[in-house]
Amino acid sequence: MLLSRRFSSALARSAFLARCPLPPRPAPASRAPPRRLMSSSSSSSGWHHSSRLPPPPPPPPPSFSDKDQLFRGLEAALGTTFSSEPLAPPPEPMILVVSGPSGVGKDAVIKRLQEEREEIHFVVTATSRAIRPGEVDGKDYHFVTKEAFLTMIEREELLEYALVYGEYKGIPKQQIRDYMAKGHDIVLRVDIQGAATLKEILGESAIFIFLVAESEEALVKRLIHRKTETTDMLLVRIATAREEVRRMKYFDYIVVNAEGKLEDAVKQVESIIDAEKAKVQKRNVRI
Ligand SMILES: Nc1ncnc2c1ncn2[C@@H]1O[C@H](COP(=O)(O)OP(=O)(O)OP(=O)(O)O)[C@@H](O)[C@H]1O
Ligand SMILES: Nc1nc2c(ncn2[C@@H]2O[C@H](COP(=O)(O)O)[C@@H](O)[C@H]2O)c(=O)[nH]1
Repeated sequence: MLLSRRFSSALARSAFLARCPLPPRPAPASRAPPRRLMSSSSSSSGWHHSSRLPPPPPPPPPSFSDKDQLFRGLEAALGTTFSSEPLAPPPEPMILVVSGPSGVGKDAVIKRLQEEREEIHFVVTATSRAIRPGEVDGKDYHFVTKEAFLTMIEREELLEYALVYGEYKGIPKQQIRDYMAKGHDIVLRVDIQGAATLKEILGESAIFIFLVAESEEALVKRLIHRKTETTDMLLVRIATAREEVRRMKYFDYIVVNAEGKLEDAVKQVESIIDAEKAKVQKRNVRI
């Protein structure tokens, strides 16, 4: 039974080949003369060739029509057409948590990242803090009253929230769901305590990046240069930063945002995203 099936499929194949012959094989290269081996007495290590023969020339590349014919011939021989559907599954949307001390450049890195990668959605968090000159409501934060923020907490609308330097900050859940449903990758920007809370909630399903300056000195200069803090507030942020850098080890990645090297930091974050997208064991996000 098995034999007769093999025979009939071989018959079918030969019938096909008669109708649609495969392109002729290139003529074999002229046979190389047998290689002579050195005697062991003439060589300390043994098996060496006495003369180095040049490798046979590669077969000439088939012409376009040959390739096309070969392709169709292979399809017919296999009895199926070759699909042009992508072989790799489409990448799942991911959540990236960018954290680090105040003034390290989280906002600056994320802004450049968004310019480079349109598919990334930066989640605009809600805050009870007063708007600063130059900030835009709905772009930098959703600026809300303390009462409105407390209502959001009560209604469980926030994935994470915290009191940061005396003001409420929190991540609206719905924004993440809406954008992930549209296939966007998500970037969350939080302080270190926020990253710790998110690690508890999201676990291994998100990627945690700790952004750090090249030195404490550089970080302090950057904060001073931004001119957004009073001296008292600067002292609080610097003292907090000293504690925060100790938490670096709990993150998945550390990215150094060195003075004048913003582009390098952005590129590194992009490489992390690309590597994570190429992982076989994907992070499965459920919020
Ligand atoms: N690589 C860099 N080199 C020089 N200046 C930088 C670099 N990255 C960011 N900055 C500047 O440092 C200052 C702080 O950056 P940014 O506001 O993005 O920090 P942040 O981490 O978001 O701070 P916060 O947590 O307080 O919101 C800004 O003036 C920004 O333009
Ligand atoms: N835990 C959270 N931290 C947040 C959130 N949104 C922003 N932040 C962080 O707050 C500090 C201070 O910000 P600033 O704008 O007042 O200077 C900074 O580190 C932000 O990353 C949040 O939703 N949760």
